Amino acid sequence: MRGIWTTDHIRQAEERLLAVTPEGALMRRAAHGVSVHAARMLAEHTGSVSGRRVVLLVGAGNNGGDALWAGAFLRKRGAGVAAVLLQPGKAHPEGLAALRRAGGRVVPLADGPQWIESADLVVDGIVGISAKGPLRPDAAALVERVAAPVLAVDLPSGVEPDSGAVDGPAVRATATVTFGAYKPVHVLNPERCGEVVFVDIGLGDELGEPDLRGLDAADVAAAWPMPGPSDNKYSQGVTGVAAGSSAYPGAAVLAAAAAVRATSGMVRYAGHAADVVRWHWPEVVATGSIFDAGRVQAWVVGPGIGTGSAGRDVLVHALGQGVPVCADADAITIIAERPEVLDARDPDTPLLLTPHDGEFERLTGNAPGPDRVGAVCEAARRFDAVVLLKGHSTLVADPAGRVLVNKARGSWLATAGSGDVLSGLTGALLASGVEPWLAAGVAADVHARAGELAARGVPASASGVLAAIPDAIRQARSLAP
Ligand SMILES: NC(=O)C1=CN([C@@H]2O[C@H](COP(=O)(O)OP(=O)(O)OC[C@H]3O[C@@H](n4cnc5c(N)ncnc54)[C@H](OP(=O)(O)O)[C@@H]3O)[C@@H](O)[C@H]2O)[C@@H](O)CC1
Ligand SMILES: [K+]
Repeated sequence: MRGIWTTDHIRQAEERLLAVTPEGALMRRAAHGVSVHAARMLAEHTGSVSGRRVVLLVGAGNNGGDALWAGAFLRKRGAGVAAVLLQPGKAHPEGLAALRRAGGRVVPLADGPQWIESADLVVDGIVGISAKGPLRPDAAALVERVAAPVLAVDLPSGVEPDSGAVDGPAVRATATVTFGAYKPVHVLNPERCGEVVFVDIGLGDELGEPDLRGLDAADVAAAWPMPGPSDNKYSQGVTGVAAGSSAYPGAAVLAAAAAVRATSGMVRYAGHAADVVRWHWPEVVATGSIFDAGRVQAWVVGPGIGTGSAGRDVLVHALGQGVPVCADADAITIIAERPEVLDARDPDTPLLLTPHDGEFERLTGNAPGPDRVGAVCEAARRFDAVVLLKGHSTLVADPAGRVLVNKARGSWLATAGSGDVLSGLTGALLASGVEPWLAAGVAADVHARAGELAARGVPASASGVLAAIPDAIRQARSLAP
């Protein structure tokens, strides 16, 4: 798993490392990494480094210092480098001296726009992990003029480092070089960061437990259930799906089919869409009511069941079976309206809630807001459940405060029925015995991969996402070392 640390923890780790590192060494290491990637970008975009024009946007702190040192290194490779200082009195003195020694120039703020307009590459050293709020007007006016590729130092300025939130003008980077660790902004706002390039500055041993985690293909491949030589249809876990209705059978078909595609364990369907499900997916054992469905190892409850008393009875029954329950869609609305339904749950029975923003607001009384990580952790504690908050980057929190962030792979999953597919995938993983936090994370990962594979650059439907599940699982397995 990939660790992600908040800026407080990064700062503490940096302080410990600084105490045992020669003065300035850390910044030069970081800046060297920036210059290497800047040279690579110049070569890619223009065919050369020497003779190309690099403009540095330099703020008041060490982030600007990194940019100035990187500019000095780029000068040595023959690039022309001009620095625009946003707060000349506060620019990093050693960095400034290094740039000047290397033959770089400092241009007045008023001339910034014309330099930016003729740049081959812009380096954003406006602000790093001490950032608060959006770009200030001077910086915003300069950033507005940028047409060249932008390399952000540590993070795109103007984007909130710990939440990825954007509340005004902010840099949109082509690539971002991060030092020593991934920070929340890199996974919560990947569109603003562009390609994220990791530069090791030796922080590793100082970092401690990560605040958030991201899954690699290897984690997904290791967690995904695969049949072994002694397995049969029951031993791999039976997934129960209570979804859809006779008027709206689509949710039932999509959720049950996703479970079928996810594992070779058995899938039972219970509900008024039994005939339609059976017709589309003959391998599903379908029955008209959850009350006469056989044993399952996990229930998926909610998509399309309605929010009336019939839906409520279905949810209460599933919660009382002593097996993990993934509650989605209408089940979340039922819980929001009548929290007492959760009394049917044995406290040891894992519960997984998978709201989108609207359902989250219904459930908790508040929209997730800009601090999505804080919001999802609070909900997980309050409901003593694993909560998967859908969004561009999907978050999964458990009551103990562990948080997984699932990297967005475009917006292909913003389509009707896509959530039903995710709940079916999640249910199948729960049924096979994967712990709920990880089950939700790996299901979201494969769901996102399937969305990307189904779309291949053009909009995809939920049925397309469903069809791409086997290839998505293959992809994760093939990328695992
Ligand atoms: N520590 C280390 O060893 C290493 C650190 N490294 C680097 O240092 C960076 C952190 O540097 P840092 O702490 O000096 O602050 P930094 O982010 O440059 O901000 C400076 C000042 O900007 C201001 N400001 C705030 N918000 C703003 C906004 N929205 N728009 C505009 N300005 C804004 C605010 O000052 P104010 O104007 O409010 O007084 C703030 O104090 C880190 O990201 C990495 O790049 C690497 O070299 C590796 C070694
Ligand atoms: K920056």
